[in-house]
Amino acid sequence: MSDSLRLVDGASDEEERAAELALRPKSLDEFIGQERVRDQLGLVLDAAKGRGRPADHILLSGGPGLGKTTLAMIVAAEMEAPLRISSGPAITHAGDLAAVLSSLAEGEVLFLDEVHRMARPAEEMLYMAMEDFRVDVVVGKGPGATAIPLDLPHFTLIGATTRAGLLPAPLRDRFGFTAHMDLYEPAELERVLARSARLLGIDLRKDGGREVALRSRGTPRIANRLLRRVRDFAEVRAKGVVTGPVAAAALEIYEVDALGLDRLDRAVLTALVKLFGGGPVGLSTLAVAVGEEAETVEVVAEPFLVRAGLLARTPRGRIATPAAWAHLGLAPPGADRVTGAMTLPLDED
Ligand SMILES: Nc1ncnc2c1ncn2[C@@H]1O[C@H](COP(=O)(O)OP(=O)(O)OP(=O)(O)O)[C@@H](O)[C@H]1O
Repeated sequence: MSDSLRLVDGASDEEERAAELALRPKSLDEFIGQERVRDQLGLVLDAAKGRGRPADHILLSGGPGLGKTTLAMIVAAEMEAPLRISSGPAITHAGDLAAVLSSLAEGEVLFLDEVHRMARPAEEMLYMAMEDFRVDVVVGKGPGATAIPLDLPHFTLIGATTRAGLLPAPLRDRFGFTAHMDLYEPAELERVLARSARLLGIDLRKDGGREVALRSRGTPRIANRLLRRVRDFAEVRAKGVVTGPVAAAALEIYEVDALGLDRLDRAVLTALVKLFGGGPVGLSTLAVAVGEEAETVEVVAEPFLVRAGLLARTPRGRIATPAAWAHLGLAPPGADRVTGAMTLPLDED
């Protein structure tokens, strides 16, 4: 994948994780935006603290880079509990999960990223663990296999998923609190950026922050990443001062356009418009046309394209909106149809 593609992808790599550590808000008060989630979560935590019990299990759904890991860390910090981080794909056997669960301390917070991608037997073990704080560890195979019950400490599971709908209902139902994290508004991202600039010692002016925020696809991780690239540019070409024009010039170099669309987004829109006449077209066909996995198109590109009003999901497939045609500098077919509708009766006359 090219650098420009990675630049606006919500996912992160090891190096970025290290850079992000310094920027992570440490408390709910420091966490910017997502007001509803913050209020609800604050209540859940206060109630648990009042009862002197671990908090209920929490499900966080939302795209990559919206702050799910950050919230899990905040929950652990607010509950003054240790935090264990693992992920669904890392748990390939029920035994992996049993090992994690049995080594938890009382009250510990277990964060399972991509909880929808856990192996099936582990998922079933998790049902019982969440509900009864107990698991049956099966020893041996075949008719001689025995289930040994194992009591677990009371823990708080925080599951993260890109879409709550991907979770089987029995698992979803066992979370006491589900929070959906939306894409951030530009004004919220401006606040995220102002905070990051302060922590990193970057001279980010108001119009510079606005420019970066508008191109960050509603995602704090992308905002922080673009800020670092803009800082490089500003240091080399603008005496370190990030104004609106400086940010715009820097992001132009990285092929992030004025709406924050990157090459993948534009590839999706261009294919939709030029190859499929604006749709409707199925997700997998569209993904093949741009040479990407269907999941990448669905999770990385689509949410923002939908939010930006450029793409719509319909029961018959994806369609490009008139705004998408306009963004690509093309006339939507609707324009022709209107002319056709107006000229047809005249022809008949
Ligand atoms: N509400 C917020 N306020 C300030 N900064 C935030 C906020 N949410 C996220 N961030 C920043 O964005 C970065 C990415 O957030 P985080 O790692 O929590 O996302 P995530 O949803 O867990 O992503 P993934 O699912 O890909 O791991 C963090 O380092 C943090 O600095």
